[in-house]
Amino acid sequence: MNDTANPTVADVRLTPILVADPPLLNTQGVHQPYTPRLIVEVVTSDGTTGIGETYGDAKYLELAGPFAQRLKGRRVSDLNGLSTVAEELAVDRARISGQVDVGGLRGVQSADKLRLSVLSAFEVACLDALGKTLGLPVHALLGGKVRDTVEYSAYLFYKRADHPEGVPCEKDDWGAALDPAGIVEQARRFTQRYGFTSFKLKGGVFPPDEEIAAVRALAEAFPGHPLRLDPNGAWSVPTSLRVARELGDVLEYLEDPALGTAAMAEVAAATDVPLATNMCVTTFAEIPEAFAQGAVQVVLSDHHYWGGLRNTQQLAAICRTFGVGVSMHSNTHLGISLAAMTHVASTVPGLHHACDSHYPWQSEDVLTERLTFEGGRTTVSDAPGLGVTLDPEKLRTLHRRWLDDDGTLRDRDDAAAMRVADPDWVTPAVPRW
Ligand SMILES: O=C([O-])C(=O)C[C@H](O)[C@@H](O)C(=O)[O-]
Ligand SMILES: [Mg+2]
Repeated sequence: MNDTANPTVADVRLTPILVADPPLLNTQGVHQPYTPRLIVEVVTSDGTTGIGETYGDAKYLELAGPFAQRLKGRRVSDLNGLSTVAEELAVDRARISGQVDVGGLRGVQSADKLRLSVLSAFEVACLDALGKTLGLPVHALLGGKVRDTVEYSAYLFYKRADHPEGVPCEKDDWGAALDPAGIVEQARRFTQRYGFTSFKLKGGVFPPDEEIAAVRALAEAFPGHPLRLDPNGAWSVPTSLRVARELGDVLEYLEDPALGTAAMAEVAAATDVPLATNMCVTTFAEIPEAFAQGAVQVVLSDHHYWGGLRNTQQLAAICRTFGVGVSMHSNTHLGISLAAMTHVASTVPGLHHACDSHYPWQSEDVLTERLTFEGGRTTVSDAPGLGVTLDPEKLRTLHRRWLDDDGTLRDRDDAAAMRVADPDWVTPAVPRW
């Protein structure tokens, strides 16, 4: 095949950035005013640039540099070869021994998960470049879309009005949400602005009775709409079962009520409420035990830590085989990742649940045009590649913020962010309730 149809990687640009994030609460603490992301640009021998995005904390940047070096000269189409590149990367043991990711929000940290999270940005960038070269959208490279739009849910958070006084930040216009009325108001804004019809509440912040009351209030305000509650493993098995009993009539699923496969299996055995996870099944190796024990009924894939869009399709096929549902998890992310999620989601048959996305919380982006939600849905682009365009000026501005940071914000740490306003805060032991 000639070089024009099958170009090689001529150059790779890695740009760490800091992106504004509102004071969203979770069981670990609160979001920092700025969160790190990494933008990857793969430039091909035919002069095309493909873009990808992933986590930007130091442990990812450490691997992204050597990954980029090894990519040069390889065929952009050699997506299977990316795993070989990743396997060659040495992971500092200190990054993984006894570690959990973001205080546990994304499950156990492993060398493989770190490598895959880095790989995913390169895979997306290569797919974007290849699609542009061939004049095909990414979904076509993945075998073709089975739907024209992808549904997302409103991702509701308990939230403070502002970051602590005196801390540099970008103001947001969402206001505070610290009780059931505040959560319902936030949900109304989500529907007005984006048309979402299903709602997920990030729990594990307040004692379970307060969160049960918030979900009840949502059920009253939005009768019949799918509702989910996700305390990130903060509850004991008995507490999880009590919440399941009290909210069973209105929940679409309960997400990671208790920590780990064994506890989830105990909960699942004693309730009819389906359990979803992005914490106890986060790698292929965790699937056999969790599925054998019936611990989860829905796996929330995240193409970043599952290792890209094609691995997400493989995960979906495994879930389908075992009669387990699949949908998508999200962290703070920008439009490149939303575009990537939308392309892969469009190719997955039987996507029964609306996907999560933090995107509405991000007032900043590195794209020339923001992606939009209409009726809670994003349209799958048929333009070549991902169908989005990087804005170099916006990228430079967010990179400048990263350069100017003294290192405090370059690693996401929700507990440290909480201590700014509450110096006595320590990451709560689990189960918290
Ligand atoms: O369990 C989840 O859905 C997440 O961990 C998503 C995010 O990490 C969320 O909890 C956050 O950013 O606070
Ligand atoms: Mg979750």
